Amino acid sequence: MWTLVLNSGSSSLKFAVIDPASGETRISGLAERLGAEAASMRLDSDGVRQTHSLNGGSYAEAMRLVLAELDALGLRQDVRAVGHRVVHGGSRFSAPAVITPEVLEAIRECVPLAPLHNPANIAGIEAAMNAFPGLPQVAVFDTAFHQTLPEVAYRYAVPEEWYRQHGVRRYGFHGISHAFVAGEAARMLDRPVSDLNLITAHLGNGCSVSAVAGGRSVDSSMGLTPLEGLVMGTRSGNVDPGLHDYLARVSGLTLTQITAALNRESGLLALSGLTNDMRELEEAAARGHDGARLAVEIFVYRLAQGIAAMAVALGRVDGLVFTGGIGENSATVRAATLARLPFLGFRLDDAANTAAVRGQSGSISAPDSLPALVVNTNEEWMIARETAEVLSLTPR
Ligand SMILES: Nc1ncnc2c1ncn2[C@@H]1O[C@H](COP(=O)(O)OP(=O)(O)O)[C@@H](O)[C@H]1O
Ligand SMILES: CC(=O)OP(=O)(O)O
Ligand SMILES: [Mg+2]
Repeated sequence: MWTLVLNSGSSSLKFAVIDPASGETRISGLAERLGAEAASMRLDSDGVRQTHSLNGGSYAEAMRLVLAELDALGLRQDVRAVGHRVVHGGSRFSAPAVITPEVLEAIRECVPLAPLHNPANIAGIEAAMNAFPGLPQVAVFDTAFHQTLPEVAYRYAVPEEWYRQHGVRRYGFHGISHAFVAGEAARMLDRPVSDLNLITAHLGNGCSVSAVAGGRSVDSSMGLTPLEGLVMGTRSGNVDPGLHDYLARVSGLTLTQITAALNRESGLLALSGLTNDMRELEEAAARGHDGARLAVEIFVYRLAQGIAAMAVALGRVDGLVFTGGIGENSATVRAATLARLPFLGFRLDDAANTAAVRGQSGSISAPDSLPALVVNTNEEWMIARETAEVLSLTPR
């Protein structure tokens, strides 16, 4: 059974046609800068990469191109379901859900909690419903994996009414990736995931660490929104909760402007004054760029603190997993992070760390260390698996 998986970002659309059972991918692609003049789409199938201009096209345009490609490959009629990554599912979704008008409305109600993400997810769902009117559509939530957080981890120390009436609590994100890499790590360590206490670090444009005890999430560095926690590409992560009021008074910025700046103009981009891209920052730091050096240093410092905090949640740590674009590719970030964590029992194998390449999973820790692993995440395959599972469990 082939499943079309859609992962929509604020201006991008990743898609793949995957066999949920094997992970075999017939075609995958990434449309970027949607809505802008430079909008384009990259397609990968049978080892061949093509790039198409979308001429300012939006989601609907990108979907049309996806469909044309599926037709060209004779694949369209083989697709049996569409699985969507949905970032915020609030407290309502602890498992994937077949998309009905009511489920779509619930996703819409979570827009204020994930203003960068949920509107894009909804646009992707609507485009796919138009393109595949007869197919079941399934929402797979980034928050669902973290619905097992204990109250001690998910409550903020704020008035109870905010929690009861407005859902002000910690939710956690990137759950699709954290769940996938925890399972992969258990296979690599040759132990059942139910026996393992793992810390997983998903480091992409958005970054979060998670504490996974026996395959269940017990804490995450992200909270009410995907802004809490680590330093990210353009997101600040933790700041003093008094910042908003102070800055509004002294600068005249509105709350909306401050929140937008914390989401889009902060993080690595702000600290470096250069870019949100870790690869470019490492190159600039190596050339002696002070801002780039500081950005990487603060990123690593806050990441190591986040990992140590997850160790508190777990009590006993059996391993650490690096994943996402930075986690899978940056030997520098991994080495500098482990160098701050000898007290947890981590020691780096320098050669293994330098040799680790994207697309391959492996160990980067010395023999006398707690296991530290690099795991190639595959959110699309996880979404395909969960989509197939919910459909096989749901009478239609
Ligand atoms: N070779 C590399 N070295 C360091 N960082 C890298 C490398 N390749 C990719 N990255 C970083 O990975 C991040 C993007 O991660 P990715 O998981 O692809 O993003 P997204 O969250 O949008 O899916 C960027 O900061 C990018 O610079
Ligand atoms: C939830 C989140 O931060 O997602 P992303 O990393 O894709 O922005
Ligand atoms: Mg990502």
